[in-house]
Amino acid sequence: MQTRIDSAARGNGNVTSLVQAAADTDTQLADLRIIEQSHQRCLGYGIARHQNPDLDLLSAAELALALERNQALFGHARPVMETLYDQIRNTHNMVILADAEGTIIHTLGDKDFLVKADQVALGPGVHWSEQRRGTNAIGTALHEQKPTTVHAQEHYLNANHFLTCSSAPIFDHQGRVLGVLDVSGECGSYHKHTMALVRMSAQMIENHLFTSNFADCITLHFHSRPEFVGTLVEGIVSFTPGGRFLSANRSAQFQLGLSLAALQSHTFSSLFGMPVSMLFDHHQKAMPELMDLYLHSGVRIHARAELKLKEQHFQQARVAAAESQLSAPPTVRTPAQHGNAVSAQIGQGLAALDTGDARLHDIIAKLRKVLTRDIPIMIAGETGAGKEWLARAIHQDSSRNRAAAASGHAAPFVALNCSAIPESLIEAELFGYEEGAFTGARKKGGTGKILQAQGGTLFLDEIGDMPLSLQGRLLRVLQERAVTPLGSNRQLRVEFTLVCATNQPLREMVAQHRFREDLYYRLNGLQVKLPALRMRSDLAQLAQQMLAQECRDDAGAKQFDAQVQQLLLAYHWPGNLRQLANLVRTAVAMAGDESFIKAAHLPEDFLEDLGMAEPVYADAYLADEDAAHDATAVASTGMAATSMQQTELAAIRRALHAHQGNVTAAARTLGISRNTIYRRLKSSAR
Ligand SMILES: Nc1ncnc2c1ncn2[C@@H]1O[C@H](COP(=O)(O)OP(=O)(O)OP(=O)(O)O)[C@@H](O)[C@H]1O
Repeated sequence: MQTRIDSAARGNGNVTSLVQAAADTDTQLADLRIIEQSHQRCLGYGIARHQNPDLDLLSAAELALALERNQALFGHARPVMETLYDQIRNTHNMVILADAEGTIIHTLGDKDFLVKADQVALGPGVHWSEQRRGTNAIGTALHEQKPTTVHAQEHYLNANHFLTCSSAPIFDHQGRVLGVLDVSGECGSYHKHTMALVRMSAQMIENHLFTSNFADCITLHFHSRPEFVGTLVEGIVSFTPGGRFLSANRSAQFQLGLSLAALQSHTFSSLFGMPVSMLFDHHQKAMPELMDLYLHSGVRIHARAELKLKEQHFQQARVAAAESQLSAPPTVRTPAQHGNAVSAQIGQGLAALDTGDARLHDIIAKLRKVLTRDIPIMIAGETGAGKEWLARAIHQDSSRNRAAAASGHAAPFVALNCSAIPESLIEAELFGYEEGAFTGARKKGGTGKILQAQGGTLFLDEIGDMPLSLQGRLLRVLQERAVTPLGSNRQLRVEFTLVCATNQPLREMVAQHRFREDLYYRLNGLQVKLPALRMRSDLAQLAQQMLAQECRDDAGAKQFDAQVQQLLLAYHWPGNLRQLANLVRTAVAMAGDESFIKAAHLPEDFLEDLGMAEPVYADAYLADEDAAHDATAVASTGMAATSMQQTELAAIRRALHAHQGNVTAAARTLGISRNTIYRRLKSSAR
C-alpha cells in the first residue's frame, strides 16, 4: 500500500528517509492504524475494491435542499473556503464541503483537477460516507470525528488511489458534527502542511458559527497569552445576560479543563470568581483593555467581552452593576478565594436538598447528627447523582461554617477531584510544596488543598482514584492533624472536616489491595449512598424546581406539558441529576417564548432512548394510507412540488413507501440520516 510515509520518503528518494519518516512520526503511524481499521469496516460493509465508482448523485432540487438544510454551515464556510482555495490555487487540488452525512454540498477547485475528480464522482451532490465510497478522508473523518488524511492506496477503492485528501470535521456549539472541510488533490501534490491549513480553516468556520449562534448573550474571548486573543486559537465562552453558561468552543474547553457537559452547571462567577456585572462595568469604558481573570487552576487569562444584548438586559445589568459598586466594588479574586465564591453561590444547606424523597430525607437526618462532630463523611452514588452538591450543603450547615459566618466571614470549601488531575500532581496539589521542591515548582511554593481547607471542609471527589502511594500520607495527615508540604520538614497543624465521594466499590478495592484498608475505615465515619435519580420519588418536584430556577433570569415562567411530565417519569436517567439539569436547560432554550415545554423541545437522544421516535413515526406513516397514496401520485405524475420542503417530504415518503416504512433503509437510499427523516415527518405532522 502506498502511504504518506512512502511519499515523504520518495521526496528524498532513499530508504533511510523512509525509516526516518516512519520513526519520526508516531502521529502518522496512529493515522495508519485508523486507515487499517477503516479498511476492516469496509470489508464488513461488503464493498469490493475493484468496484466502479458509484456515480449516483442528488438531483439539482435535492442538492438545493441539502444546501438549505445546511444553510448556516454553508454560509460561514463559503468565505473560508475561498480564502483556503486562494492558498492552494494551481496545485491540482480542490476544496470540498460535505454535510454531516458525507454529502458534498460545495466545491472550489482547479479546472484540470475538477475534471479528474468528476471521473470518481468527487463533486457536489455525491455521498462520500465510508459505507458508500470505502475509506476516504471525508467518510473516515466523519466516522472518527477527527481530522483525517487518506493518501493514495490508503483509499479503499482502487479508483480513488490517484487522490490525496485531508479532512477536518466541523463541530457545532453542542459538540455535534455539522460537516467536513476537505482538500483533495492528486497524490503527487501531497504536502503535510495541507492538513494544518484544513484544520485551521475548519476551526475558523466553527468559531464564526459559534459567535453567530447566540443572540442576546455575553461572549468572552480569552487566552492565557494576550496576543492570542482574537486569533483562531482563542477560547470563546457564551453566557446568558444573567451569567449562566451557554456554550464553549473547543479551545475554551481545553483551557478551562472542563468538558461541555461539565461546564453546563457553571456560571460566569463559578468559573472566574467574579460577578458577571463586572463585565458591564468594563464594557462601559471608552477603550476597554483586555481584562485579567483567573481560572480554577490559578492560571491567569486575558479576556475581552462582547455584549450582544437586548436593551432591556443592558439596563438591568447597568443597575445591577451600579448597585454592586455601591455595596462592594468588584475586586479580582485570587485562585485561593475562588472555591469560596463557588460554594457561596451553589451551597444552600441540606434543607434545600430535601425535596420529598424518603430515602434522601433519612440521609439528611443522619448527616445532621454528625454536623457538630469531626466525623469524616463518605458519599457514594452514581455519576451525576449530586455527590458534590451534597458535600457543599454539608459544608454550608457544618458547625465550622456556622461559626465562621457568625464572625462575619465564610469558611473555605476546597474540592479536589482525584481522577481529574495526573497522579504525579496530586501529591503537590494536596499537600503543597516549598520553593524548589521539584522541577517546575513555583517560586514561592504552593499551598496545598489540605492547608487551603484550614477551618473549613476538604472534599475529595473520586477518592478511589487516589494513588496507593499517597494513601498512606493522607492517612497520616488525618491521624496527626498536621501536614508536611513537599520539600519541607515543617509540620503545619490543620483542622478541617473531610468529605469524600466515590462511585467505585471501595470495599471491593480494599479486598483487591487497590485501596488501603486502614484508610478506608478512617474515611468511613458515616457512609451515605445517594439514590439514583430513577429511584427517587421526588423526580417531578426536582424537575419543576430546576425549571423554575432556569426560567428565573432570562425567560418567562414555563411549565412542562402533560406528555413531557410522563416522559420524564418514564426515563431511566443514566446521567442522573446532571442529565436532568442539562435537559431542562436545553428544553427551556428550545421553547423560546412558548410557555409550555413540549416533547418537541426535548433532545432527540432522550426521545430515541425512550423508543419514541422510530416506532411512532414509521408506524404512523405506514398507517397513513393517504400519505402513501399521495407519495405514489407525486412519483407517478412527476408533479412538481411547490416548495423545497414539499419536495423533500415527497422524496422521504416515496422512499419510506418503497421500503415498507423501514426508516433506516429509506435514510440510506436518500443519503440522509434517520434523524432527518424523523424531524421532517414530525414537522410535517404539526
Ligand atoms: N439538588 C440538586 N438540585 C438541582 N440540581 C442538582 C442537584 N444536585 C445536583 N444537581 C445538578 O447535577 C449536577 C451534578 O451534580 P454533582 O456534581 O453534585 O454530581 P456528582 O455525583 O458529584 O457527579 P460526579 O460523580 O460525576 O462527580 C450539578 O452540577 C447540578 O447541575
